[in-house]
Parts: sequence; C-alpha cells; structure tokens
Amino acid sequence: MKELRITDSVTKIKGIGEKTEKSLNKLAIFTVSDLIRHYPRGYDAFEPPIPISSIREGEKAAIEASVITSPLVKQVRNLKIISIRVKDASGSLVLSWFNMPFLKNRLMSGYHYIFRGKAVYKNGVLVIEQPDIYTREEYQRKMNILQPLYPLTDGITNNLLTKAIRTALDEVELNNEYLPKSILKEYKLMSSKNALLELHFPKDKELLSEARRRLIFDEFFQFTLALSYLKESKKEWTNNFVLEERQECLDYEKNLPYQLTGAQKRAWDEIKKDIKSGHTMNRLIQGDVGSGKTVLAALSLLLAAVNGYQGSLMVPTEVLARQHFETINNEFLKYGIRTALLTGSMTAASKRDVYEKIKNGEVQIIIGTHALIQEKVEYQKLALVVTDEQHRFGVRQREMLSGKGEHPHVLVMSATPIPRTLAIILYGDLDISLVDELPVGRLPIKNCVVNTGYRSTAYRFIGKQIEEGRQAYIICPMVEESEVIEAENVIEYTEKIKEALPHAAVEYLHGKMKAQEKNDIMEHFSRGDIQILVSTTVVEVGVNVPNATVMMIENAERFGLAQLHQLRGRVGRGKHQSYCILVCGREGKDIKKRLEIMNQSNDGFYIAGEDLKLRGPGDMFGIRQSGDMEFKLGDIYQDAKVLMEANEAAARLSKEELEEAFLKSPELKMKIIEFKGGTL
Ligand SMILES: Nc1ncnc2c1ncn2[C@@H]1O[C@H](COP(=O)(O)OP(=O)(O)OP(=O)(O)O)[C@@H](O)[C@H]1O
Repeated sequence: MKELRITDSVTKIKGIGEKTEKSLNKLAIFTVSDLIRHYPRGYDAFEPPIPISSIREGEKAAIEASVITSPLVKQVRNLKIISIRVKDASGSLVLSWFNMPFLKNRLMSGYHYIFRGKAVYKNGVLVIEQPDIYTREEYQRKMNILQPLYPLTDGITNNLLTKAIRTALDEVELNNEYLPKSILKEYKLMSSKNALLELHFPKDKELLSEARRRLIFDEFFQFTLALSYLKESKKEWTNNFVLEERQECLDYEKNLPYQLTGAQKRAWDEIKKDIKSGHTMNRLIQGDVGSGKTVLAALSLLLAAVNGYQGSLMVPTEVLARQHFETINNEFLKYGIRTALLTGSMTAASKRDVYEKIKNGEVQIIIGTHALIQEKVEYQKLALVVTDEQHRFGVRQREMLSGKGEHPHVLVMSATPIPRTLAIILYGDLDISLVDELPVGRLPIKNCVVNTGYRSTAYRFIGKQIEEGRQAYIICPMVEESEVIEAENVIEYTEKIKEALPHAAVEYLHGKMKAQEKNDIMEHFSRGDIQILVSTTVVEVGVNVPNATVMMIENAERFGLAQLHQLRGRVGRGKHQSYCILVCGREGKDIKKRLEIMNQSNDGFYIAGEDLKLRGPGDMFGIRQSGDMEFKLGDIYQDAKVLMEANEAAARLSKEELEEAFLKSPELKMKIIEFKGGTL
C-alpha cells in the first residue's frame, strides 16, 4: 500500500517545506495531484554533437572538441571568468564559465570533452557560455533521456520540481483508469497511469507522443462530456426574461458613427429573436479580430437595461474591462442607464459600494473581470450575461456568472478562428452567429518579416508614423523562464527605444505591474499621450486603440500564429493604413515559411488552416497556437483529430460505463459538477 494520496498537501513529499510550499502555490500547486498535473513545457533532448561550424546563435548545441589553449582567468567586477578555446575538425570556438574557478584543472590543453550549451554573440564573436562538460561515455548515457523542463517561478528550480514529481509518482497510488477497456482499445490509448509517467519522464519520443495523446484525449473527453451534461440541463430551463426591442436601441444604432455591417446586422437580428422568444439565449458571436463584436454586446446590454433588467459584461483583463466601461458608461448615461465597473484590484470599500448598488438595482450594467463571479456579488435582476472569451474557453466562469441570475440570456464573444466542425464541439452548448465581414473602409494591414538587422530601419519608420500623429506597439522578446526577467527585458528595451527615438513618448507595460499602473498606462495610450507602448503580450486581447498603426513584434518566431494574429489585430482598427513588423530572432527555413503565412493573409481562419497544414498533427515540440486555458496540453487546432475522437467516445459512453467511470474517478465527477454547477 502506497503512503501518499493524490489529495495530500505537497508538504507530505520529502524535501518540501513551508517555504517551498509557498512558492509552489504560486504555480497553483497545492496538492500532490496538482503537482503531478504540472506538466513539462518542453524537454531537453541531448542530441548528438554537431560540428563547431554549424553552431547557431541562441540554440543549445553539443560539440565534441579538444581544448587548445590553457584556461584564461579574468576578474570582471565580482565575476571570475574562465575561458578556453576548443577545436574540432570544422573550426574553433571560445567557451567561458562564470565563478567556477575549480574548472581550471579539468580544462587543460589537449583534453577532449563534449561541451553542451547555448551559443551567444559576445563582442561580435560566437561563444558558448556556461556549457556543461561531459565525457563521451557520460554523454552517451544522457542521449537516451528526455529531461522535462517545467514552468517555474521564483524559488522553484527545474531540479526541485523534477525530484518532487519523481518522488510523488513513485509514492502515490495511481489507479485512476476510468475509461472502459473498449475505448482504450478502439482509440489505441495507453493507460492513464503510464501516460502520466511517460509525460514527465519519457523513455523515448514515441512513448512521449503516445502519453501526450492519451492525456489530451482525457482533457477533451472530460470537456465534451461536461458540455453534454450542460446542454442537457439547459434544455429544461424556462426563461422569464422576454426582452423586446425598444426605441433606445434604434436610437443608439442610428447615432453610431458608422453603419453596421451586413454580418453585424444579421447577428443582431439573431440575438433579438432569441431574447424575445421565451427561451434562454445561448449564443456565440464568432468574429475575427476587429470585426466589431463589441457593438453587439453594447446593443444587447442596452436592450436588457431599458427593459428594466440588469446586464453584465465579463472580460478577461482589467485593462479591457476599464476600456469597455469608459465607452459604455458615457454612451448609456443619456438613456438614464447607470453602469458600474467591478475588478479585482479595486479597494474593498469601493467593491462593497458596487456590490450594494448591484444588489439594490441602482446600476443596470456591470462590467468587469472574474470579480463579477465572486460570491459576494448579488444581482437584483440579471437578465443578460455577456462574456468576452477571446480564445479562452472559460465555460466554467461563464456558467458561474449566469448562475448569479435565474438562467439569464447568455452571449459569448470569441475571436478564435475555428472551423465550424470544431466550433460545434467546443461550443456545443451554444448557437453560433458568424460576424464574417470587416467594417467597410478598412485598409488591409501591410506586413513584413525581417531579421534583427532591420531594427533601426523599423524604429525610423515608427518615428515617421508618430510624426504623422499615429501610435505604435512594440511587443518585447518573450522570456519563458520567469515573469521577473520578462519585466526587466521590457524596461531595458524601452530604454533602447527612448535612445533611438528621443522625442517620442515611450512607456512600457508588463504583467508584473500593479493593476492601477497598467490601467493608467493604457488610458494614456488610448488618449494618445503615449506614442509608443513597449509591452509583453498583456495587450494581446481586445485592446482597441484605432489610432495605433504599427505593431512590431520581436522574436515573432516564438509565438504561435494564432497569437500573432491576435496581436496584429490590435492595429488596422481605424481608417489609417496599418503595418505589422515581425522581427525574427532566429534564421531557419521552417520559421520563415511559418511567418510567411502571416505575410500572405490577414484572415484568421486562413492563418489557422495554413499553420496546421505546415506543422501537421503530432508536432509536440511546436508552439501551442491557442492560449486557451481550459486545456493544459491539448491544442484545438493541432489536436483536432483527438478532439473529434474524444467527442465521439464521450457521446458513445453508455449509462453504466459512465457510472463506473465516476466511481473509478471521483475527480471526473467533481469536474463535471463544477463545470455545470449543481448536481449530476
Ligand atoms: N460597422 C462598423 N464600421 C466601422 N467601424 C466599426 C464598425 N463596427 C465596429 N467598428 C469599430 O471597429 C473597431 C473594432 O471593433 P471591436 O472593438 O468591436 O472589435 P472586436 O470584434 O471586439 O475585435 P477583437 O476581437 O479584436 O476585440 C472599433 O473601433 C469599433 O468602433
């Protein structure tokens, strides 16, 4: 009998004390189960050594070479640097180490090793810094192992996580196979236990691929199963909110500075038909970035409010909540409609004030983030819930918000360009309206893919756009390891831009900043006081500043195309010609081909489709395309086939098989209950 339980706190694992526990909590790891579900973000594979002449900047590589100089030791400030030169048949190279003086004796001239590390340019010369040193035998042993690389946070090293997960997997009872044998056989799935083991510590790439497939199958299976429960229960709902169109909506539409597009009109008609039907509306508005979904949300909210009810709008970020609040609040006041903002960063006192106003009906429209689903929020008469999910399938949050009313109408907005076959599965509980037409007069965004040598030209171009009164975003190089480093990067980069464009108003934005600071910066950018915004991907979702015309993305090769498309969607939202500059930090035929797709088209559907063709399914080490939160491993595009299979399997499960599955896996049952709310 194994000692450790899946529900135990992580502190039950040897070596994890209070301090480590706190840091683990930051990664949302509280229990043993959370720990073993903390999946690697990639693997370090020990590839065979390559010739020195084929080493590339920024890539990790191993070389087999002989030391040809005696170690040179230099003291630079508080760093002691050892460097040597090594050579193989193809050329020679400098290697250096910091504060490791003890290496001196191992690195005598004539010695022969395998060195492995990342190559960087130092004063124009390629060097490998801090390479690991192996004998040929040691390296050979390593070559068969894929080492997991985990998402980390301050105080948690990869080594610590690797050890903790290894211990947990050894000591916990993993008998959670809940799928019937027939399904395992039909879809050729490995057991759930083996899948977990192989995902963390794969014996080889084939087994890893199988393990991933099994775990992705689980994610999709559970999702579609939960969705089918939700759909069933929705059928039984009655609806008390019959909302008729009123003069105020016609007025609002007439006063818009533009005419609704045909697609917007169609979607608006569909919404109106739903909400006066006596049934609960459950509708998805699917439209590409910048297609004008927000006005449909505004019209629907206005309609709920003028009918005497409340409506709420939930968005994924505070920045976005504030942006919508500013516009809607201003526009609706003339109809006597009061709007409130509710976000996590507000003080307890102002939150209390808003709760009160929501409860007694003093405000009719409530706009906010996940704060809207807090227990303390009680609505007086919530008739409409709008959620802006972008590419996050936040079914749970959506349902929690609608649980605040008596089956209010639900409108979901999404910019994820998914083909209809997949949309039907992923949004199985919703009817779909497509906004497949961009507002008239939009000029297509001009794109270019360049390398880092083009930076100064790009800065000059941005300078010119600013002189013409426009604004620009620059997305900073991504750092996977830590948000702290990412923040430092943004700050450093901003200094560089200030030097290159001394007359421009430049500011930065990153995830580590306080909400208030972020809001201020965004507000200033919206008003045009800031001309260049250097940012991490926090601006990715929904931000609308139509005067911004340049989107420059550093390290574009590290992003998935869907994400690049979202980022690019921040420009081209007004009447001015807009530009997207994709700066490629690395050379490579595949990289070029992929980014070329962005060059060819501004259409999200096309991009998603082409990207998939290029990568093919099963590209495990590739970049995830969608940042959807619902799935940890699965990528709706790349794993579309598994999604279809899992959906099919979930639909075919008999009642008995389901009951047995719930018995074997209480977690599965909990998941469904949590998902759909209430009981099973
Ligand atoms: N029919 C229209 N004609 C002209 N401009 C429009 C029209 N509809 C919306 N707009 C404007 O287009 C811009 C983008 O619209 P909106 O912010 O609603 O896009 P979105 O679909 O929410 O995009 P995203 O998914 O990127 O958030 C806004 O500035 C909006 O005022």
